[in-house]
Amino acid sequence: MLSVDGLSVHADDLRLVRDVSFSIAPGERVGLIGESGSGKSLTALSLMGLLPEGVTASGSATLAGQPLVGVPEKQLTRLRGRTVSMVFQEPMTALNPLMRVGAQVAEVMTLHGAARAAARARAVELLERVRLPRPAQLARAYPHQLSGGQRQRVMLAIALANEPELLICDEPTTALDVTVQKQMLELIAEVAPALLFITHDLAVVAAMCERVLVMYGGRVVETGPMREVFTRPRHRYTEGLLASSRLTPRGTRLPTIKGSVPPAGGFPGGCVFRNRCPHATPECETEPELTGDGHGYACWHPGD
Ligand SMILES: Nc1ncnc2c1ncn2[C@@H]1O[C@H](COP(=O)(O)OP(=O)(O)OP(=O)(O)O)[C@@H](O)[C@H]1O
Repeated sequence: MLSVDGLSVHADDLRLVRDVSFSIAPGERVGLIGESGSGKSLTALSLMGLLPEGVTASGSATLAGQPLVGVPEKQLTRLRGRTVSMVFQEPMTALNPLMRVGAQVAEVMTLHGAARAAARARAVELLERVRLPRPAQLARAYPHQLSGGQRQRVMLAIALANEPELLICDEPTTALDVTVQKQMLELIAEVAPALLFITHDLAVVAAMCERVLVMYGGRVVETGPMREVFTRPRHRYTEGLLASSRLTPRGTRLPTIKGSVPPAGGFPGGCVFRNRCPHATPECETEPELTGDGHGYACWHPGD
């Protein structure tokens, strides 16, 4: 339903993103990984029509049959926040500090034609949907009165307000501490209608996504199902990424969690990776689990 074909992004005669093609089906969660400067954000911003001044996109991208690239600003304003929405890394800069958060959630609905009273009521429902406590009271708070994690949930409520077809998240949890990060990721995985998830963190993408695109120097150098790319990387750059992360390819000894042995019957609370460990085999004895610092990845195979 999102179909990107030959997308390039230029600044003057510099090609910053080169000939990127991929698609995302309804309900699918796709990760976009790669080192800093590889073109992940520009790819996402071009789908939102939010490229910086002087930077332009060419090629084609359609979402639910509607073109996203090369369309006039007026048409994009109608699509943005409605057909496609984005959650950015730093919610404090995206929220208006002088406006109550409930009103900010309601505003994105009135901008797309909803009546004021209905939008206000729905804003409270949305704050509840992103699991904010006492949503009716919280709707009356200003951004600075909330924690970083709560502000990011408000951003997610805003992104979901007009029931978009696709949610794009660009490092949405980098600024949050580890426990809050995990809850936020679980929430995003649950509520996203279809997801393009940008991150540096391979453990996060392993936890969240079914498929992954690897960018390097403005190009997509590798793409495939999560498990395939992480266990049998074809591109040397992906191999390097895996080697420098704490994700270990199958067959090597997995890290043990200090002071923690897998209890009989698996981990309390279930598998944080929703049983999609890229290393998992039918012989796997336990479900994968985040390592103590929240960034690693560990499961136990026979003989470990
Ligand atoms: N406004 C701009 N004008 C010129 N070049 C730009 C502009 N914005 C980004 N670039 C360049 O385009 C390249 C891709 O940037 P982009 O922000 O997409 O990378 P990224 O993979 O998202 O990196 P990060 O993970 O650090 O956010 C970089 O080399 C960057 O310096």
